[in-house]
Amino acid sequence: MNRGISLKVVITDLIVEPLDIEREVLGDIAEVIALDAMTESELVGRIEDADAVMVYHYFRFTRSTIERLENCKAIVRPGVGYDGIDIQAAGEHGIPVCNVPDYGTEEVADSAMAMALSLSRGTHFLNSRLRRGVGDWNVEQAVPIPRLRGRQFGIIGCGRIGTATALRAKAFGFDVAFYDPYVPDGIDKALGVRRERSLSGLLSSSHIVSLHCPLTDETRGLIAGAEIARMPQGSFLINTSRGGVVDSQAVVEALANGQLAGAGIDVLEQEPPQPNNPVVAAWRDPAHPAHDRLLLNPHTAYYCDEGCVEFRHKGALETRRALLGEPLRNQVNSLSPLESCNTVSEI
Ligand SMILES: NC(=O)c1ccc[n+]([C@@H]2O[C@H](COP(=O)([O-])OP(=O)(O)OC[C@H]3O[C@@H](n4cnc5c(N)ncnc54)[C@H](O)[C@@H]3O)[C@@H](O)[C@H]2O)c1
Ligand SMILES: O=C(O)[C@H](O)CO
Repeated sequence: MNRGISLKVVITDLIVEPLDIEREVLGDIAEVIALDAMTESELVGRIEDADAVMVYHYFRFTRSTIERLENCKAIVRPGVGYDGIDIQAAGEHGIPVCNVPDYGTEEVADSAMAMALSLSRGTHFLNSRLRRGVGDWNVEQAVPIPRLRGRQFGIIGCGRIGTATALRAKAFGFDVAFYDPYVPDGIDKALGVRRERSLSGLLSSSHIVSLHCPLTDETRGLIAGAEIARMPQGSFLINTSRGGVVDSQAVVEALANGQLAGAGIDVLEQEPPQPNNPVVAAWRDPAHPAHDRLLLNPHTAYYCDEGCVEFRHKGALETRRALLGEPLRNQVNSLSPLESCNTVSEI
């Protein structure tokens, strides 16, 4: 039924024309506009009358942006992490914030394992050196490569992605342990993994640490110099969660002095990053002692062709519900970490 197009949905960033998926779901009730904006100033005069906004990837929805929204029935984040949206400000303005919590769980877990295995098997290090013409075919002199079976794979944040990663690590023969203060008792037994009650306990016993917690006030800077120093010499750090969870400078220093043997980084504090970001600078500079030990991806852990269609479709459906005043499925404004980890999209 064509209800008459009187509403306006603004997509702030990333997704550009033809907006086929969004228009298929929303086109009968709303005009859909994509701005491809990176900064707040690019939105001036363009979002004030929006009936809903969708925030795809990079754009940060600050209090001042939210305060411009006069009509908005929802801010929809067609993705998992909603740390870029000031949910408190949205709540104070009576605007629900919704995410799509479950489109790319397997892909992020695959990406974390891909980085962990490439680094800990020496593949990345050897390939990088060989490409630069450093060293020869004698692997024994290049880098220590201890057997992985039986070593501890430590997971921080045992929600959807942490769980999917734990199951993969188990299949590779790791002893798997996790630290997550919010998941209920019994998850460890159900997964056949060990629960570590303290962060320092997990860090000090893990050969590989993989981060899967959200970026919150509590997790910002969770892994800095002191935490990395607790990890065994020559261990590995994988971050597919959010850049702000880790101190980039501390990671680069630990790679340079050998405390970390490798780091797999999918996410940075600022994206796209500035060239002077310590990780980016070390990764670019072949003379930097951390260069060969750094695997850097441009925030693509989630990506697969099918997943991209899913999150756009689910995000558009949630936006449609908001516009029609129907119950929302994935409102996150008032979720605690425990509720958040138990949220399952029913879309
Ligand atoms: N790189 C990517 O492409 C990509 C894609 C999707 C999600 N992510 C990130 O991964 C995060 C996790 O996604 P998910 O679907 O597994 O979320 P989730 O909500 O299912 O799981 C997060 C887990 O972290 C735990 N947690 C919260 N605070 C913690 C703390 N202080 N210490 C340890 N654990 C803590 C929660 O209890 C929860 O179990 C997202 O918040 C997002 O930032 C990244
Ligand atoms: O949170 C997510 O869904 C991914 O990081 C992509 O933004």
